[in-house]
Order: sequence, then C-alpha cells, then structure tokens
Amino acid sequence: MSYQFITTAKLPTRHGEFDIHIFENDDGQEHVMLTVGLPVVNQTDVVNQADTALNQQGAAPAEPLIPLIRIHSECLTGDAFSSLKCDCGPQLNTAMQAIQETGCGAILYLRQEGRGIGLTNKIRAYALQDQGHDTLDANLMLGLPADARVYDMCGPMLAHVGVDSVRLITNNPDKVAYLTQHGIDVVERVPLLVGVNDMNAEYLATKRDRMGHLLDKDFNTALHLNK
Ligand SMILES: Nc1nc2c(ncn2[C@@H]2O[C@H](COP(=O)(O)OP(=O)(O)OP(=O)(O)O)[C@@H](O)[C@H]2O)c(=O)[nH]1
Ligand SMILES: [Zn+2]
Repeated sequence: MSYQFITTAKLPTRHGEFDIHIFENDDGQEHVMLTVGLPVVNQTDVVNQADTALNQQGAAPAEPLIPLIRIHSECLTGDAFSSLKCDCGPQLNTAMQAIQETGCGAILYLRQEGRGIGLTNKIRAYALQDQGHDTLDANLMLGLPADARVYDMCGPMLAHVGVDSVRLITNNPDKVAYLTQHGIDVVERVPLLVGVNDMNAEYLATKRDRMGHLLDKDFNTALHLNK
C-alpha cells in the first residue's frame, strides 16, 4: 500500500493550534496528522526538526528535542461521543494537550475504527460485550482478528515532517515494535493512563491481561502521562 500527502491547513483547537495534514492510500482511505513545531521537509532533508522548532521561538536548544508522537486509531464512539466504554477520548485529548505543551510533536490519527474491523463490526462486538463477553472474545466470536490494524502509513506520515526518532505515547507494545522494526527510533515510550472509569476498567484489564498492554496492575497508580 502506498500513501500520498494530499493537503494541509491550520487547525485551531481548544488545546492550541495544529497543522492538519491529510494523507490518502491507494484505496482512497484518508489518514490525518496533526503537528506542532514540525515543518514539512523533503524526505531527503536532514533538518533537525526540533532545532528548527525552537529556533523559530528564538531559543537555542541545549540538546535535540525528540518529538512527542501519539499514534491514535479512530474510535468514533470514544473520540466524538464521549463513550465511557473505552479510554480513547481522554487519551486523544491528553495527548493533544501534552504535544502542545512540548511544542514539538504529532498526532497520527489512523482511520482504523474498532482496531481495524470497522464501525459496524465494533458495534456488533459491543452487542456481544453487552451479553458479558470481553473485548477480545467478542471480536473472535465474530470470526474477526482481535486486532486487525496495520501501521505502515506511519513511516511515510512521519517522513513528511522529517521525523525518524520519537517519544511515543502508548501502552501498546505492538506500536513500539512496528516503528522500531521499520527504522523509527523509539527513544522513549511515554505511558498514558487517563479516563479510567467503572465502565471501562474491565476493558482495560482485558487489554492488559490478554493483549499485552503495558498497564500497571493497579490502574490508580504509576502510569499517568509523564510529559
Ligand atoms: N473491536 C473493538 N475495538 C475497540 C473496542 N474498544 C475500542 N476499540 C478500538 O480500539 C482502538 C484503540 O486505539 P488506540 O487507542 O490507538 O490504541 P491502543 O491499542 O488502545 O493503544 P494505546 O496506544 O495504548 O492507546 C480504536 O480503533 C477503537 O475504536 C472494542 O471493544 N472492540
Ligand atoms: Zn475507544
């Protein structure tokens, strides 16, 4: 699959102003990247993005700033409708805020709804969860993979802004492994635990216990975003 940059514009948000970039794959599926302090470069350019961002503010960096990156898969119910069944909405908002505060980073918003099974199937899986099945078994009972996502769009999207080393906001080891195996240096994994509630604690426990997510045994401690 190849990915093509299509267009960009400014996007003011309640967290601050981002540049929004649209990419499209061969099937016309759109992916979105929000950036701060990461000017577009030619892919062959070796400009140090962090230096550029700081120099624009008139400060000389003591050492290169590694961009803070969040790879976030689409969750219509959580991101747009404030669903309490997952942690997606709070994770997205916290990551946007943290990236604004560092002044150098990006959200890669991947259109892989429902861990890649699509919205309709995710809602079918929710119906099975209403009957007591967990998030992993519900996918399997539908004859679908537990996680059908791919991350091959991340390399071209990051290359568009000259990023080849990152501080990655995630609890999901698959994301770290994919980037590392594809030439992106994950210098730090930044854990993110926000938005835990009575309705999603079991979902998070399933991700921790059955899907390898790096969540502390006791959700209440330790793994909050360390900016
Ligand atoms: N199939 C299915 N998908 C879900 C369910 N709950 C949330 N999702 C999807 O799970 C995905 C979560 O994406 P992310 O937050 O980027 O990734 P993650 O694997 O949780 O890893 P983190 O980086 O630690 O947040 C989104 O695509 C959601 O739509 C569920 O019960 N079933
Ligand atoms: Zn969600």
